[in-house]
Amino acid sequence: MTYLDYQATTPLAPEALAAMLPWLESQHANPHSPHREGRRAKAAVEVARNQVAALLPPGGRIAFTSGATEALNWAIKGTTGPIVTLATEHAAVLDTVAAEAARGRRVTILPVGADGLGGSDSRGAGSQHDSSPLPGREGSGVGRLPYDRTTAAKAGQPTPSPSLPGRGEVESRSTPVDPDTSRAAIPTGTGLVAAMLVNNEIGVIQPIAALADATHAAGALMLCDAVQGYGRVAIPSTVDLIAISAHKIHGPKGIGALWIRDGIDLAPLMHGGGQEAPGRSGTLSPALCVGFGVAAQLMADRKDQDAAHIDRLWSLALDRLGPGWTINGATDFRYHGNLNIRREGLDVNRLMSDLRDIAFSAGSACASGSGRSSHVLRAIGLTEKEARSSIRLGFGRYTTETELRDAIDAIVAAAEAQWP
Ligand SMILES: Cc1ncc(COP(=O)(O)O)c(C=O)c1O
Repeated sequence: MTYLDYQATTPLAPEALAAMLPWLESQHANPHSPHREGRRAKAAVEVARNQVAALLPPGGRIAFTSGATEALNWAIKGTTGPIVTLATEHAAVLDTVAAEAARGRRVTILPVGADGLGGSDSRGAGSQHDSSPLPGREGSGVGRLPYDRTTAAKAGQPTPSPSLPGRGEVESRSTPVDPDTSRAAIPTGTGLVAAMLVNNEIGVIQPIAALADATHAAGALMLCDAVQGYGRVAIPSTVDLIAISAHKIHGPKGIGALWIRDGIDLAPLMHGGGQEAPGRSGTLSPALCVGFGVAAQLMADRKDQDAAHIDRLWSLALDRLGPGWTINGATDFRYHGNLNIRREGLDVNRLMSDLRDIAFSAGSACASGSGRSSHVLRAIGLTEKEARSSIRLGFGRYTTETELRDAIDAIVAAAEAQWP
């Protein structure tokens, strides 16, 4: 089996597993108990907290949660005032803001460009916004997100790599947007702006630093869903709330965290013993915390090595695809471990059943199986047919060049057999 679904989840790092085992086998104290064994467990949790926090900006604290879904729910429901977010966010954001809208909170969903970035020229933006089905949604949603390459680079955002010369056909571009447009997109009085750092479906890197500036100019808080970017792409230090998840960085499933800038008070989501003070209740699992901590430490230790490997895999994949494939979303502002591509007339269901030994995705892990085409692909302006002829290949640290090459060759051969 070749695993090419790294955006859905990543393989557990052996080092994380080894660190977790004692906490599952023999060390069973509650980390919130005051006796010696409890304090020992608590100390392990605190080591993990520091390891996880080391990849986040200074000036805040992290609370462990059951995953990023809980962290995002907490950040959204724990704040007040109108919400602005993007059409390409994860369901954990879009469904949560929909629930808030149903309770009377004002919510605006902004469109993105054809490249998936805020502030881009787009063939899809307007129509997506108009057809956005969010119940109870208010607001005009005018304008697009602020995007300016110079600002992004100055603020420490990743430097864009030039479009790679692979044989995949590239169809994307982005244009800067002036500050007036940004202000129109995020009006004064907004309470919260939520945007993803690296998109889980198409891998594009949003201009979070510029967006945070516009957010603060409007007097709002900036929530960044950094699940796919944490440990890989710099998180601008100006954001106020950050949601992350262990299983996307080779840690265990079932744990994530919310980073909260000092001085921000969030209403609790979970009421109870208040173990993660202030605001989050529930007994922590030392095993999960320790696994998360070691996985975060590895992300830091192996950052350059992993990035170089992933760049090699990306180039190799593009090189072997051959003609007829189009990359969905921007190629320059993009995390290279995510290759979302389409081919005219491709029957993805047939492709998947022809290639059962390759694990890849037809959309997001959450959307696949629902029968609906991806809301992200639709938001960047793809037709229903184009969205349905798209696949997502996700690779990373444990993917070998040989297995990726063989998998791409098999995908190309199976696709060409459908539509030579
Ligand atoms: C961008 C993004 N946000 C949020 C989530 C939810 O994370 P979790 O599985 O930890 O709840 C995911 C997972 O698919 C994701 O990719």
